[in-house]
Amino acid sequence: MAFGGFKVLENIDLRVTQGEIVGVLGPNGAGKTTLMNLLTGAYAPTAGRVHMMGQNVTGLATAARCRQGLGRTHQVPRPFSGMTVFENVLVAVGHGRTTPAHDPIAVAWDVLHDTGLAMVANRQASTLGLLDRKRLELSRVLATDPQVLLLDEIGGGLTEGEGDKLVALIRKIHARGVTIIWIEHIMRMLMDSCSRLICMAGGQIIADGAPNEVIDAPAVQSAYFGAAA
Ligand SMILES: Nc1ncnc2c1ncn2[C@@H]1O[C@H](COP(=O)(O)OP(=O)(O)OP(=O)(O)O)[C@@H](O)[C@H]1O
Repeated sequence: MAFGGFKVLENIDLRVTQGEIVGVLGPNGAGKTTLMNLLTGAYAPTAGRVHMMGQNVTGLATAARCRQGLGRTHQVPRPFSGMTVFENVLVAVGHGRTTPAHDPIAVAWDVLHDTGLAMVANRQASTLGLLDRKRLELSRVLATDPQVLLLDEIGGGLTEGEGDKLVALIRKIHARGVTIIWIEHIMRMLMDSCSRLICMAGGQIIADGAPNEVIDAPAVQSAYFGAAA
């Protein structure tokens, strides 16, 4: 992937198996968000292909990938701030599902009970605290019934206790069989949740494997923690 003549990602060969929860870490500018944008279709790759559930989706726009079961949360939650929490989720139920919901209102309530937001369903989204804004971001994605979920630094800015609650929710979603690719700077969250870690640096994947092995790899220590390799 290049922007003008500037190569941002090179030789990325990443296969994620259905049901995995894969953490992606790496220093600022490593190319993590660019990778996510390629997976969602926000960017078209300069070269290479993206496959999802056996299908080549490289030419598909973001909305079409969403309807095929790909969900994504953003680093900065983007609710419709003038709408209530419930309305935000209801809008998502109506867009982006592979199969339209028979009863969108019931689906929206199910999602809100699931994510712990039912009690604040009638609050305007702009009045929510940070943890609830992140829960709402997750709720809006869950409303589209994703099979693959991409999380872009969803853990930032939370207290440790809030972070634990968010991790518990993400683990619950994963336990239902949703495949998750999770970019995160907060290592503890990834170590608590992921079966596999990938470390990126300089636009490449420099380590991929069991979390403890990846963290201990000399190349990761050097690129991410600044240790001498
Ligand atoms: N639209 C763009 N045009 C030009 N350069 C870009 C664009 N998007 C990203 N880049 C560059 O690509 C590189 C990788 O950026 P990216 O945002 O993917 O890194 P990251 O690993 O997600 O970093 P961070 O952890 O800070 O979010 C950076 O050098 C960035 O400046």
